Amino acid sequence: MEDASMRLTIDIIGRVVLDTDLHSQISGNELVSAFRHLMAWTPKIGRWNPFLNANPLRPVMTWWYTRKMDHYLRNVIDRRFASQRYTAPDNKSKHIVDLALDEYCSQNSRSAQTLAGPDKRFKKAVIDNMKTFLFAGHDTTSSLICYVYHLLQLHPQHLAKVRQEHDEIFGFDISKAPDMIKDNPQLLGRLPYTLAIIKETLRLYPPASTLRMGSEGITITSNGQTYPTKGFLVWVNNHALSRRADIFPSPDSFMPQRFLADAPAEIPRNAWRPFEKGPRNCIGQELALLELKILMVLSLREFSMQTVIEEWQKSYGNSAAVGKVDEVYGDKVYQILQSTAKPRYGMPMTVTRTAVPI
Ligand code: HEM
Repeated sequence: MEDASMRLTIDIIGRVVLDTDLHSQISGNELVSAFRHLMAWTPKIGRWNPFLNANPLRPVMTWWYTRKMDHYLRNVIDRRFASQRYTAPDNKSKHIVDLALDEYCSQNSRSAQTLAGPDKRFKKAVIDNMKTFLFAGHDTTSSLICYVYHLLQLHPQHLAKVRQEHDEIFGFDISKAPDMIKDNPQLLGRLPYTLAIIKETLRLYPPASTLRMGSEGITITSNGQTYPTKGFLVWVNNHALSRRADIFPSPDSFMPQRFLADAPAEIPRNAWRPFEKGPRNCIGQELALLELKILMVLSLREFSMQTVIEEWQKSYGNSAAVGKVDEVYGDKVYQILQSTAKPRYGMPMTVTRTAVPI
């Protein structure tokens, strides 16, 4: 499931950032391929033995794939600049590349027509930011998709409730939902149970966390001992925070109802922070929630997902290990660190069509 969901989220972020169809769900793409190679060559975080990451080819391969990505993105920027689409006042584009070019023109207080093209320094800054968006905008969301499907197949009572919510808002004819969303996107704001499921999934399986610079008056107290933070980077361990029983009662249980308006216990302000807080919090959080809501509305009533660890092991010829998979919090497909927190084994799932659009 992880591969499929990653291809989907890459295509979405390609459209949002570059206004380009990257087609990674149906075929290959130069940018996506270079990006995936680059990821594969990134040293694995958390290895106790640094020699395991020592590969003399790594710097060369990293340089090569970075160069390929930069080349692709530079061409996109040049093409956008030449097309001057972003300057049309009545057709203000919201694609991130266009917003950057817009800003460039306004800062240079000249129209795009009079500029020969963005200078090298500016292009490098845009390319670096495009890469941040492309990475941050697909990797985390794809992991969230996997865990939403995984948790719902483990908890059929919640799956039934969310399907019922979709029937109520979009009617029983599932083929109508895409047009209804296009015509009236506000309908997505009327899905409290769907949102509660997304939030509870993010609580149990937060794909990312963050670091903050410590400072003078900020201390951390643990087991009666107080520690200064000045001069340190502080890691906000989202994973541990989300499973604290004093904040989230029955912390290891999947209980979407805790995020509903009539929830029995109030969640302390700022305790739920998968997108982090403050001025540098996740800029794409609204997009991520929208993606998930749309995907759930369009898929949950038509398909059934099933997580299949043992079948997956057998099909990969690892039958000796069948049934011997270790667990974390009672889950075999727990999160592992691969740049962000990803589902173990890539979340092997079968997908069955359970309803045919009328
Ligand atoms: C489930 C989905 C997502 C999760 C859990 C997530 C989580 C996070 C977290 C924890 C941070 C660090 C924020 C901080 O340090 O305060 C972050 C940063 C960021 N995210 Fe997301 N994110 C998600 C989806 C997205 C999407 C769809 C986009 C694309 C538009 C995106 C773009 C970014 C960017 C550009 C940053 C860096 C912001 C900065 O440094 O100012 N994220 N995200």
